[in-house]
Amino acid sequence: MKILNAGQIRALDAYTIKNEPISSADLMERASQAFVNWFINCFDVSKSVSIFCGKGNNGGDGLAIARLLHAKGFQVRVFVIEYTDKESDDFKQNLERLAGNLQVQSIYESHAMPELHSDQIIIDALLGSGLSRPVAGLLGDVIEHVNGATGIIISIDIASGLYVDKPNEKSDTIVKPDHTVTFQLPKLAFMMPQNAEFTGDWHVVDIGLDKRFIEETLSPYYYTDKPAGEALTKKRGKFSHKGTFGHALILAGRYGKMGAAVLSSRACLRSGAGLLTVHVPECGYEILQISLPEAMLSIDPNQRNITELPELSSYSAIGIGPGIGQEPLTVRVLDELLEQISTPLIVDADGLNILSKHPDLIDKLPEKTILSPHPKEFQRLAGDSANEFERLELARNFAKKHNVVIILKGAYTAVILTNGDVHFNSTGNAGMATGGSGDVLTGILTALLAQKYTPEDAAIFGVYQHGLAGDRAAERKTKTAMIASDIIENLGW
Ligand SMILES: NC(=O)C1=CN([C@@H]2O[C@H](COP(=O)(O)OP(=O)(O)OC[C@H]3O[C@@H](n4cnc5c(N)ncnc54)[C@H](O)[C@@H]3O)[C@@H](O)[C@H]2O)[C@@H](O)CC1
Ligand SMILES: [K+]
Repeated sequence: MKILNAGQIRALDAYTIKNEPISSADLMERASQAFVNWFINCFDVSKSVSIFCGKGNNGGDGLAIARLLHAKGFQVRVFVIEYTDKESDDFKQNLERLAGNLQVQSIYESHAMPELHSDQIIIDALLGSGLSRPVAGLLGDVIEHVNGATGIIISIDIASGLYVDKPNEKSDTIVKPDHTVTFQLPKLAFMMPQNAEFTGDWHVVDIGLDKRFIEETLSPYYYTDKPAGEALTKKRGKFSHKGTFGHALILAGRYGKMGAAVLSSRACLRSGAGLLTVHVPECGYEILQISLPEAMLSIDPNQRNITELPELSSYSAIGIGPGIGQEPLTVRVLDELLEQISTPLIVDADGLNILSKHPDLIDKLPEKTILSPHPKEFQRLAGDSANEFERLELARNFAKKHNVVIILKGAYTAVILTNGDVHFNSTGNAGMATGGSGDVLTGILTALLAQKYTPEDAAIFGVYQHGLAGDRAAERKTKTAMIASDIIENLGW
């Protein structure tokens, strides 16, 4: 799925109206109907509904939704906020259509707010994608009032006060919904962890905007939903043998951190690599042989740390980083690896910390190396940023400049390709914020590279499958109880 900016969404609306063709009032009706379909799927008519409307098209949606829900038998109260005399045409039209059906209450002043009970559902139709400045005055007071309510809050299209495609100030007044029901496409703002409380659970409803226009509109932002994720799966042919799926090499672990080697290696085997060799310090010999009999070992002469690079010629992809530490001899191994490597590479964890401390090594990274930092590792690697929008830009520039694929880990993990395109992931959950979860991803990615997925596809697909396995693990164990091994046990496609 593509993600468009506010201007592109406006153009998409206009294009659909002109070329379908459909009147803007009918498009609003279709959008409102799509919202109502979602709504009646979730709530029954025993619920009463309070709808707060602004005077633009988002408010128009609110009025149309009020009429449609009333017709379905819901008890509906409608409030129009009188913060301006300017009304959009479709707002006016829907206000007229409401007359006779439902009484509209106007709110003129901050001290005259309606009481909101906890069993009432509040629908936020104050401002949508047309937001152009911070909310203030009466509208701001209404938002504060709504946020103070204990009932369920649902925002139409986007929480009022939240920008579609740029950062808000910390002091901005924004609705904090439990749900956002958004039209046609997810919005960039939803991908930013800083906006979590301003999106709630968000749901995309199809309102029939022009698909070809969406396809042809250039945007660097994509959302890896189920169809996009599944489309990347490579089928295993009937006549394939273990050589077909490559020979992966993972360099991981040191004394006290051998678990990282076990986790990444097991995940690699569970992700379809034909063969796996793990290079570990001597102290890892028994641990690996016993816990992972399917893996072959390359034993470093050093007892505690990785200090020597194994011979590389037989491997089809290499993963380095989990638990390796940053000892000078280990740094030298990474340096030598970068000198010699001619296969796809993924660098994670301590591998990334080494790169941060030795920036000269960044220039040696082979093109399309995958780097998979969590926010702190990325900050060490690329520097500070004022907010998550800025961090994303920093990552896009870094990926383009160094010709690498970056996996910025977090909620909606962003996979950033060498051309600066960003693919936000749809799977995963907060239960995955647990030690070893990143090591698992390294193993998955190494396996995919060994199976000749391109680095771009490996990153997008690997992150997607990692999250999916995490979702299955959470379902079986709960988010609280799940650990990284559960992610591995739930891999499979
Ligand atoms: N255009 C279309 O065809 C469709 C639009 N739809 C709805 O229309 C919304 C966008 O509508 P609009 O473009 O009318 O914009 P909004 O309804 O978001 O905003 C209305 C007006 O408020 C003003 N405004 C902006 N920021 C403000 C602030 N902080 N305080 C006070 N006033 C402010 C702007 O001048 C804007 O025109 C979407 O989010 C969606 O809900 C849907 O009905 C689907 C179809
Ligand atoms: K809204």
